[in-house]
Amino acid sequence: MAANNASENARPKEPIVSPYMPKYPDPMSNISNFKIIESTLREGEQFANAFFTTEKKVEIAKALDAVGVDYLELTSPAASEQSRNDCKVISSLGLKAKILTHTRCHMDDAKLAIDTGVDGLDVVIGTSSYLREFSHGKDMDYITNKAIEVITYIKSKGLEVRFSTEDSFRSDLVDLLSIYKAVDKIGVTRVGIADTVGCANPRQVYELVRTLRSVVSCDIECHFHNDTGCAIANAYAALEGGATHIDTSVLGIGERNGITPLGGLLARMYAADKSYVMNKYDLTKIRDVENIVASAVDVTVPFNNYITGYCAFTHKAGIHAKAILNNPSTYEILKPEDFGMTRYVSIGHRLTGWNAVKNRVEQLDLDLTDQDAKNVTAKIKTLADVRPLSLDDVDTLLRNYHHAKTQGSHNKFLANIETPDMITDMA
Ligand SMILES: CC(=O)SCCNC(=O)CCNC(=O)[C@H](O)C(C)(C)COP(=O)(O)OP(=O)(O)OC[C@H]1O[C@@H](n2cnc3c(N)ncnc32)[C@H](O)[C@@H]1OP(=O)(O)O
Ligand SMILES: O=C(O)CCC(=O)C(=O)O
Ligand SMILES: [Zn+2]
Repeated sequence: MAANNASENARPKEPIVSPYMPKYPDPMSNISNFKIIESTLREGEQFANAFFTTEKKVEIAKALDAVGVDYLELTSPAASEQSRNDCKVISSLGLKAKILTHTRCHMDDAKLAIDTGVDGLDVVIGTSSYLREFSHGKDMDYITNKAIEVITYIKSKGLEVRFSTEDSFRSDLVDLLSIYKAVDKIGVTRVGIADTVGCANPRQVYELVRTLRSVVSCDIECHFHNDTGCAIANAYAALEGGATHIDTSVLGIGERNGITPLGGLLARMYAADKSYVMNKYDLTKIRDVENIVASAVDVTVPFNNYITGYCAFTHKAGIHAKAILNNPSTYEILKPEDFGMTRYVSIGHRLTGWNAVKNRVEQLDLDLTDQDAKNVTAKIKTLADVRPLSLDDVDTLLRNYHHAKTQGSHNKFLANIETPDMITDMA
């Protein structure tokens, strides 16, 4: 469909402060000061289709580093010999991002992980009654003592350590706060909240994070599954509540339907604090890493993906097209050029309007009046009731109309075109 770039001159100057920032700054909120723990190489490896060779992991790690994510989280070295070796290989790449691996709350796993050369360990154990009964079978006293033992050991080796409760939102609040308080007291680097089954909503997330914020002094990481469609909104609510780190994966891949997608989170945070996001992350590199991961796991980037979906910057309806051409901010919250993307205004369909067609006339440098643009628009609508027209169809129609006008036969020319195929034949 029609490629179209609105004139930069038509765009009013950006306000210095984003109008989408909260009116009254909240000192507890971290929407302007957050870090990303990118877990494509851990949670993402739990996606049904994922099988990453060492070379592919290195390629993905480098592409994520180019985006500027703060941490890369890798599969536990306890999982397999290759997983252990991959931790060593990626830790020695010299990336800007810190390298973490994800382990059970277990001394053997911790020892194995420390020996790989990673910068830190993300330790996790289930605290909900479901997981205490049906996964590991341990009670809260055992979990607390084990957490203290494992964290103390990791710290003694000089590594970062995060302690997370799996299935936090189905865990008892008193249990949660007690264990977080205990690990904070012994100097854990971060505590983590995990919505393992994707059951939480933004309000619940905000409340839990806010409560936790008043109980611990360490950083707070959050991990959200997307089973019920809240993974990005929950991440945002967590940051508003005072979380400091958000887990993501490329295209959101992970167990079941996955977690907060990297691109979607960056889109959300751009809308909240553009200068923080643009100064910290290279948004033009999102597409590269998505393409690498999509091909590695044998999926296509969804048509409606945040930022990079094929229609993410395509404008179609006539009312939208007119306004977009005057000022892109009318119908765009994300500027495509900030993400290395291009805007499109689609014109060969029955929802088009004469302003969009006139814009194409100008791009083709044809000497036609507004009335001419209206005449051709009416014809496009009639023909597009049969089938959508390609941009080539529209251009052919406009060029031949222009030529006919120089002969004084433009009205007859339009009247003679009865089907879309007649344009194709004419071309
Ligand atoms: C919600 C999440 O995504 S958490 C991260 C999930 N990641 C993974 O599972 C990594 C890939 N996993 C693996 O390779 C394997 O499951 C391993 C190597 C971790 C363990 O393999 P196995 O020893 O064969 O055990 P299996 O997977 O059948 O069961 C898990 C074991 O870990 C124990 N366990 C489960 N969660 C935890 C935990 N967070 N901390 C400590 N132990 C745990 C279970 O009790 C069970 O122990 P058991 O052998 O005494 O029954
Ligand atoms: O370690 C964590 O915080 C999260 C683990 C996980 O993947 C989950 O609970 O869904
Ligand atoms: Zn998860």
